Amino acid sequence: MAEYLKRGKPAAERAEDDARTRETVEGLLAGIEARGDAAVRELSAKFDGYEPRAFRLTASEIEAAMSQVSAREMEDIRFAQTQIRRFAEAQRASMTDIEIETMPGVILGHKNIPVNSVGCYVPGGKFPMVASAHMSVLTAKVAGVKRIVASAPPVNGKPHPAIVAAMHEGGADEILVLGGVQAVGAMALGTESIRPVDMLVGPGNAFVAEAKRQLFGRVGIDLFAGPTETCVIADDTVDGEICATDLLGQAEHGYNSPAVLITNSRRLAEETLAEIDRLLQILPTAETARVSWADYGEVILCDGYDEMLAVSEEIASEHIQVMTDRDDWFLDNMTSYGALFLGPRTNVANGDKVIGTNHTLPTKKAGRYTGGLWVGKFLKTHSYQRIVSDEAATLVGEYGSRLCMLEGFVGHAEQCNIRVRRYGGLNVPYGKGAPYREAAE
Ligand SMILES: NC(=O)c1ccc[n+]([C@@H]2O[C@H](COP(=O)([O-])OP(=O)(O)OC[C@H]3O[C@@H](n4cnc5c(N)ncnc54)[C@H](O)[C@@H]3O)[C@@H](O)[C@H]2O)c1
Ligand SMILES: [Zn+2]
Repeated sequence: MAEYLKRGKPAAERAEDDARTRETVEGLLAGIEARGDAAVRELSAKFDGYEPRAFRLTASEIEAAMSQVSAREMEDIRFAQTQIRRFAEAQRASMTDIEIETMPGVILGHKNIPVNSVGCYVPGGKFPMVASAHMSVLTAKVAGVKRIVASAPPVNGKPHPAIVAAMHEGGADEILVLGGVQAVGAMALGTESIRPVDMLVGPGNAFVAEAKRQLFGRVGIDLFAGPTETCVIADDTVDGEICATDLLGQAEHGYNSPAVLITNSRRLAEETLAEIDRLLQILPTAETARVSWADYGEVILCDGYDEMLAVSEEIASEHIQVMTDRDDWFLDNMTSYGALFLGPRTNVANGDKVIGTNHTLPTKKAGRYTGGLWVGKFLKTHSYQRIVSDEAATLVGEYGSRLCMLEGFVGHAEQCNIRVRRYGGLNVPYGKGAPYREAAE
């Protein structure tokens, strides 16, 4: 049985937090739906102290923001975008349109069609998340989305230059300076000044993730990508300093970022706990990391690798870093997670910022049913069919007619029968829906 050397808040308290968030978001979205721009403006003033002339940046405002980005920063942004584009293009190439003849004269196919317009949310409440612009905007571009709207909150009362640069370089067609529920609400529902999109993507805090969830159905969403979670699976091959660094590295995202160590080593568990206390004294962002660690941090000591696997499958964390003597065994056997980071040389921060995989990943156990954002999320797979011979029209029509009648669908059966009459030369009386071989005899 796994032993908890440290536990986070009980599940009931986490559920209460979620219920409060749900209620807040419902109210805010209702306001945006009823009052459009006026509500958006009020929320922007209330939450971000920002009331510009317009939320959409003009070409010259984009240029002005970009001129504040240094050459070094620009080169770093381009380096990251190159890696992300490279991986996204390879993933795009793995998705092919198909067309096959399933039986003589019957042709079935599918086409991958990009969503026409998307709204990419780029978080910026606590940290200006420049990287989220690459992850959503650039990936949508690779997918072939025609209209890409990108939105990030103001940082210190104005558009954040590097975020604007990353959005623009990534291929955004419209850039909005709007945060939180007002951003995703306006993009999904549309206002007098903001044309609605077909789909929302991108990560965000609990309010943003919940707003996307509530808007799902009105528009598409990529996935439930809320406050960052991290999990480290480690054994005696590593030390407490590296585990503590990796846990706090992601706990700093906000006040509600779970960080969990799963290990079979009591020595490592105790060393990591001690290192976390030490690092929290010196990490400049300890203010939030400390709260996340106190409320959501866990250290779970397991009996062996099988139990470590079982516990991590249950948690289904957004990021899982594996540093053991059998990393490939975890890769082979794990099924529920956002993304895996294998071996001590890599880490979640690389994945967040630069390495090329997408950092928008499922949280709150959504890894049970979806992976993260990727080029495929922007593509809709649509089927089509065609019958090219009279024989096939007759044969499929006969089966079709009987199967329609099995369910009592006479009108459906007629769709088949009319073709059997025309293309098979069989006389099937209208509205009988009878198997026509007999009907024809
Ligand atoms: N799952 C993922 O893939 C992933 C990736 C990157 C980041 N993240 C997460 O994104 C989040 C970014 O959060 P953030 O807060 O820094 O920025 P954010 O941009 O997501 O949210 C900022 C907005 O939150 C709104 N807000 C703040 N307080 C509010 C309140 N009380 N009620 C209603 N709205 C309120 C404001 O409108 C503000 O504009 C972090 O939690 C981070 O962990 C997740
Ligand atoms: Zn992160």
